[in-house]
Amino acid sequence: MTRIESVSLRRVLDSRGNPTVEADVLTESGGFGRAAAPSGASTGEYEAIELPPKEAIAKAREHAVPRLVGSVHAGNQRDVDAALHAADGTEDFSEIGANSAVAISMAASKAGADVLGAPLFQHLGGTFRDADRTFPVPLGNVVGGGEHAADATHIQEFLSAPVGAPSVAEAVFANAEVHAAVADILADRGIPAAKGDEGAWAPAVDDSEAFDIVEEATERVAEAVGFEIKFGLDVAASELYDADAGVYRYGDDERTPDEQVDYMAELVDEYDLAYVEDPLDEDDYDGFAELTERVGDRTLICGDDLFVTNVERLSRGIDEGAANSILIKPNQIGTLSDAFDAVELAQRNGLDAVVSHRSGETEDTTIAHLAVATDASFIKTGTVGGERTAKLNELIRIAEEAV
Ligand SMILES: O=C(O)[C@@H](CO)OP(=O)(O)O
Ligand SMILES: [Mg+2]
Repeated sequence: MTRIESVSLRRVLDSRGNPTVEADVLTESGGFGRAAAPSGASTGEYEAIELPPKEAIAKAREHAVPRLVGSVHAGNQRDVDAALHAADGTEDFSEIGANSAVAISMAASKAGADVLGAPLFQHLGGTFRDADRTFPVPLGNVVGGGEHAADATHIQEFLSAPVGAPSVAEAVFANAEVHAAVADILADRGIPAAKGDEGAWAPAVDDSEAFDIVEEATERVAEAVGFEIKFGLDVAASELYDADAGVYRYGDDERTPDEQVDYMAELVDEYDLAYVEDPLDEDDYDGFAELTERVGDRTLICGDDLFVTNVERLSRGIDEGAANSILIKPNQIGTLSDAFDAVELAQRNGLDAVVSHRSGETEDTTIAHLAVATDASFIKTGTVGGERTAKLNELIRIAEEAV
């Protein structure tokens, strides 16, 4: 019933104004799914390969579409994703492009859900998934720089984490209030700020001042809403690391890898950080392990560029104790099945899963469903801006089972 009848691919715009791949999957029984690939700016070296959209579409039409149409059932995600792998034939989707692969994979999942008449989170997570009982806490990017904004902070993202929120809706609104409080504090201090790629404020301040501002903003909003709001970071340290010199560069300041571990551990204690993503370079499993050993009992040390949603890199990380959580980005690995495998391996080994957007996004809401389906602890998907609120508002609907 869910056999795929057609797959259409086109270029659409992402939030940075770049073209990206969108896929429509139609089943023989009339089920329909549409999804679009996001795109990173601070991409990990070991991510699956994103091809220029025109090329990705041409290659997918040539190799993947004929394998899917008339033979694979959209409701069977493993078969869809196996066909994509077979069509590509490489380890990193460099033949058809991870952007084509992930768009088709996600669109097929939606077509499968549509045939069942089930919400996507339930199709992906199983019928016993109860979106009301536990929900992923949204990490809201409120101040940032790095690769997402020029002349702003060195640390890429300062993330509001409303860990005490009683509902997903209240968590989403709290993050928006923190975003607004940051604007007020910046205005009070006479600091102008544009927004970065993900909608976070991107003021030209030192990282130390950004800590001060975000701490004040989260405390202010926590007091007003009456529940705990912590904050966290995506350091995106691979972008700061100068491998030739063997140092992390924060503008004119530099830190050796040992000093970087100390600095991160100090920040965790000074600001009671809930979450630290990519505190070290993507090749530094040892540094990750040392930091996790030191502070992993009181914060999440999350591997993004370190793991790139890849079970092989994650297995090594688990063996070496390199982190206690993994960032899950379907386009880093190319299919939903691969992303699920990474979540399962992580959770079986006691690591938390954190589902994430990319800095270049579309209105696609798949990751909101993925986060609920996998029982992820957190979802990182911005705070404001249409491509971010698309996911946040979908989370609110999911919690109400109004999808
Ligand atoms: O580093 C990250 O976690 C992401 C999303 O915030 O950024 P990008 O998509 O640019 O890799
Ligand atoms: Mg990251």
